[in-house]
Amino acid sequence: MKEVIDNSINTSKNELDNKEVLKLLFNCIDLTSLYTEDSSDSIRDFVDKVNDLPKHFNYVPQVAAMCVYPVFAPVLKGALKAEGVNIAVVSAGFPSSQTFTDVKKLETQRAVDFGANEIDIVISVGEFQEGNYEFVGEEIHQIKSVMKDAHLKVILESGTLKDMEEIWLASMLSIESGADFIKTSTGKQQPAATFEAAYVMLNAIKHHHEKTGKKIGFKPAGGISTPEDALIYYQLVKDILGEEWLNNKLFRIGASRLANNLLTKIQELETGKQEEVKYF
Ligand SMILES: O=C[C@H](O)COP(=O)(O)O
Repeated sequence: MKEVIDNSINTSKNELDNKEVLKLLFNCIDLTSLYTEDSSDSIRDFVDKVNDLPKHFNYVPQVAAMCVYPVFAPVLKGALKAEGVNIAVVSAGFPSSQTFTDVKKLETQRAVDFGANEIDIVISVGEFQEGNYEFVGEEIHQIKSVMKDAHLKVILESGTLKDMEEIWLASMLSIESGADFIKTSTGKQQPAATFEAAYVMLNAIKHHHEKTGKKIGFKPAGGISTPEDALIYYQLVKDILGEEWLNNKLFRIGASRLANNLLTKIQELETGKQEEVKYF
């Protein structure tokens, strides 16, 4: 594992001035606002920024999705005009996942009814660690059953899992229970995303693909704020799963601070202007 990660870290440095790769990373961002202080007005302002992005940075592609609390699904549905940007919502008692399964289902169903087409949920970590795999798998399955065609991203909260074996097991359980994507972390718990967790999860996706032919997506999230770190996840995906995973159908980065830093770097490469972008 260490050798593969070290190798990906080294190779990723070659791409730091590659604007096409940096633009691809931007296009894989799930642009996130998950704050207690979020309001309809603040989320509407956030959406306006995404809608107006091409006016300010016409050389940058759009983000993949905006990711908000479920109560703001109708705000996104009403205000988001940018083409191709998905409406992602965290649900099912995010971030602790400590509520009743029927409440998780209702929250998810509401979010989908109000326009969410992507749902991010956290596994019941405590039950998983007690070995109640059937309960955890069935809960994911139950939540998926109320989502119509929306995509399901299942968060392992890998920083709470005790070793790589638990991360592997949680990955396989999530995939087998209906996850379209597996995601490392909520961003609300430390440690958040790590290269080691990514390595294990990517290998679980690879294993599932070899067994079934089905491609599951990967979303590292939590604490990823620099182009350098984003590039390492990009390189790990490329090295373990291959180029076919390098698009926003199969690779997302959940982040609240990465977009500005990528914009800063891309602007520098496009225009030669060396100034920090504080757009979002
Ligand atoms: O799913 C996305 C994460 O909550 C974002 O975490 P972050 O605020 O550390 O970028």
